[in-house]
Amino acid sequence: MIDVRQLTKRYGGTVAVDDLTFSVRPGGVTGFLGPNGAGKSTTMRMLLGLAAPTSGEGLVNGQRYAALRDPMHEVGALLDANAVHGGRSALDHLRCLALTNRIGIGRVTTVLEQVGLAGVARKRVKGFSLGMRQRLGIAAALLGDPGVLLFDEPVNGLDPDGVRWIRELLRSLGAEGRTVLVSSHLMSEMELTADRLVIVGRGRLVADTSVDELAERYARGVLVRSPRAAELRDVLTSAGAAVAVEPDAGLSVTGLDVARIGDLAAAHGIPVYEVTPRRASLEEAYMELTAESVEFAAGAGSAGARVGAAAKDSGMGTTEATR
Ligand SMILES: Nc1ncnc2c1ncn2[C@@H]1O[C@H](COP(=O)(O)OP(=O)(O)OP(=O)(O)O)[C@@H](O)[C@H]1O
Repeated sequence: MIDVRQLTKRYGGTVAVDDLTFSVRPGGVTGFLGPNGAGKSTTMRMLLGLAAPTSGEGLVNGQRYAALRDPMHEVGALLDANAVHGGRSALDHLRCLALTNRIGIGRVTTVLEQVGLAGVARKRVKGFSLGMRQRLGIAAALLGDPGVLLFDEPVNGLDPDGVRWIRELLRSLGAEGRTVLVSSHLMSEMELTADRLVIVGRGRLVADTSVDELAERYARGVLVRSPRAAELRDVLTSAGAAVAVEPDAGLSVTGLDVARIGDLAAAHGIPVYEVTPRRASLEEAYMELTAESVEFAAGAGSAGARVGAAAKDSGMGTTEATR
């Protein structure tokens, strides 16, 4: 369980995290989503005792990180895959962590196998690709078999195989009942990985929701096709719907759900070839939700330009992913 309570972090004049409150429960994957500079890494660093909050607190299993008796047994994290001594082998790196954290040495072999590095365990890390380093960082996070896991942008820079591997691993860790928080600035990635979303913009909470609720909230009516479209349009309009005729003669219906549309068509003996609820893409929902912070930031100088550019990046990412 992760509890972030009224957490604030200032760096001089910059408010990196601004009165942020949310909880992450065990089971499933929670995406921690926001444009670059939104405060995700800073929040994670505070949860891990690597940065001191200006005010508020971040708790893991009800305690501040510094108060955890055996931190690696409670929380594992991947923040920076390159933060490993290049001269050491993967095996030595993990053994060293195990020895200094009261973790049975047998776990080293287990996690090396789990992340697919058993075959290169004795190779020096400086020869590792980014993907291999990410795997090693994940092995270190899993070493103490913790119930809480934090991953900061784990798919950044990975090839499609690596991205898929991490996605599946995160989902399986969540399915085992662990608390998994994974940050990203790409909704397209979180859409495939997370069940819940905590969305932040400029350090503030923008949304704390399930993926399904978000899709529901941004539903865009129902597409209906019928060979007697004009008749059906009149029926639906009389029942209180707003109906727009699309260029291909489909009806775009809002104000009635799929069941009611089907019932009305049946009651009037009108054949229907298609009734499809339309969801806005989650990327659209995300862009809408973060638009305020981006717009607000756009006039505010260099920080704003950064946030705006990040939002644009994430849109491009989705376009690629949905093609
Ligand atoms: N050590 C620091 N000193 C000064 N400013 C910092 C420091 N760490 C973060 N910041 C600032 O705090 C804000 C939030 O940064 P943070 O890295 O937490 O965002 P993020 O959402 O993780 O972004 P990204 O996706 O780029 O990693 C940014 O404006 C950043 O420049």
